[in-house]
Amino acid sequence: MRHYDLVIIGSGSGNSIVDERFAQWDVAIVEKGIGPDSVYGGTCLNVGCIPTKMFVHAADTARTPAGSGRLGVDLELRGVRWAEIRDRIFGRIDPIAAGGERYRAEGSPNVTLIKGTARFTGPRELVVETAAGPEVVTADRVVVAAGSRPAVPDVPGLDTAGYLTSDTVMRLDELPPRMIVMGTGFVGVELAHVFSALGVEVTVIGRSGLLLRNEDADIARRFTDIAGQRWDLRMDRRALRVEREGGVVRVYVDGPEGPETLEAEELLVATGRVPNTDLIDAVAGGLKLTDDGRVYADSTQATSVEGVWALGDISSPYQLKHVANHEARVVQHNLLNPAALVESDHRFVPHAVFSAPRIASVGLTEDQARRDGVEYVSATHAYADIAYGWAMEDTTGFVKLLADPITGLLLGAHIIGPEAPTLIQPVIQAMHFGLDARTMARGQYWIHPAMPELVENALLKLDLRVAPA
Ligand SMILES: Cc1cc2nc3c(=O)[nH]c(=O)nc-3n(C[C@H](O)[C@H](O)[C@H](O)COP(=O)(O)OP(=O)(O)OC[C@H]3O[C@@H](n4cnc5c(N)ncnc54)[C@H](O)[C@@H]3O)c2cc1C
Ligand SMILES: NC(=O)c1ccc[n+]([C@@H]2O[C@H](COP(=O)([O-])OP(=O)(O)OC[C@H]3O[C@@H](n4cnc5c(N)ncnc54)[C@H](O)[C@@H]3O)[C@@H](O)[C@H]2O)c1
Repeated sequence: MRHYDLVIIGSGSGNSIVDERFAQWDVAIVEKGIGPDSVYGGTCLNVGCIPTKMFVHAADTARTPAGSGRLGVDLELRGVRWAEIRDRIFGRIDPIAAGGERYRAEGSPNVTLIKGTARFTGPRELVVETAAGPEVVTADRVVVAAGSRPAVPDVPGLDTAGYLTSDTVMRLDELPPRMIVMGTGFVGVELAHVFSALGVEVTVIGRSGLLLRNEDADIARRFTDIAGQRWDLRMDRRALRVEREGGVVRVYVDGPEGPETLEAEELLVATGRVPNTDLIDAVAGGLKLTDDGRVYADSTQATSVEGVWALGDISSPYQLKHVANHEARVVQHNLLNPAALVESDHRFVPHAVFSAPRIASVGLTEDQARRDGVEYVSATHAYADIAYGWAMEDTTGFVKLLADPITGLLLGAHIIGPEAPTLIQPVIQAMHFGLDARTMARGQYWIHPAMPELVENALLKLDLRVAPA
């Protein structure tokens, strides 16, 4: 048995906690390895944000010719070299993961890297299953940063038929002619974009009538309309059974058009992610769980057990890297400053969906504002009504802003269209720093004729009742 000052479970966002300020601490980082090759560094780097966005950029480039003709420029897509795209992406990512592992194994004198799966056997007591057998570790403090994994729905035949998840789909040997995507959330629509742009025939199965149905309803409707022109959408469908025959997988579904059989060479399951609470046996560690199975953490990221902190996907209601990073900084501060704890700021958590078109969102949707009885005014403005939108010939993008009619403070922003994840940033800034819509619109220059004029115009349209002093 070995006792440490600090044990961190998970090398994703947890890896960034230990810096030179911890030089006097005896630290262990435990990592089981993620993805098909069991690598170091967590989801975002290896099987999440970073490779997906690198694939999205290649996909956007492949789609450029499809939209160029309307500008009078005729481009032609002569082909995509999948193996080259894949190897370029992982040729950049894999060495970063390996370098991160080497640094912790060899370059951090006060850090012991334990490769294996940790599970609690008591408060701040763990057993790690390593290749050399079980190792017992105890610690004064533990950081639970063990993340989440793809959820797999209980559809008969799925396991025997074989399926891909976001952990495996990006490393395919070759592009299949056809792919069925089960799930209509972030992962489903980002990867449907990637594979369809690269030439795969994509069929998407959704349980409701809308893709991305947690977005503001107008945004989800617009996105669904546009996606329906690219992908074979089978909405309001229930998957009954899956089977594979040779190289073909069949998904039997039921829906408004009765029973149907969908066929493809590959099936991607993208139906959410479950926190790894079970893998770490959180309950044996005395950790309180939330109703939906996450490790409970208060606003300082403290769990229900003294000395145990939690962050990221295993505890957060937001499965987003910028949130995990923020929470890791809060845990880092609170480990170092137990007498001056700080709290996580979850007031305005933004997100972006890197599909085609892009979506970005922060704050309340219109439905949420109505449901919660929040008084609001809203304004929308189309890309087609700003000069740069004319340049791009955009006909489908728009922004919707929600604001408090009295104070002018922004309550929500939702954008669908080119560069949405970038365009939303000034709104996030305004919400965080309490800048009202009128001051934001009138109190600064907006570069003409740049894309942020989209936000400026919507701000000016908000029908605010009282001008702030
Ligand atoms: C395909 C995809 C795309 C994404 N794109 C984006 C995006 O564009 N933007 C965004 O903000 N977010 C995105 N996300 C979400 C983002 O990746 C996660 O929110 C974030 O990586 C979570 O970080 P984490 O530190 O909580 O967990 P992780 O990074 O998953 O780290 C947890 C680590 O703990 C290890 N572990 C688990 N259990 C044990 C155990 N018992 N013992 C030892 N080690 C263990 C795991 O192997 C893993 O390495 C994406 C996710 C996916 C799947
Ligand atoms: N750009 C980004 O920030 C980004 C990108 C990818 C993933 N992520 C994060 O990863 C998380 C996981 O992504 P995701 O797309 O897997 O989850 P999600 O929660 O976004 O979407 C899950 C989808 O699966 C459907 N679903 C759930 N159970 C089902 C079942 N039994 N049968 C059929 N459909 C079912 C849901 O209705 C939903 O459409 C996201 O919540 C997000 O936080 C973020």
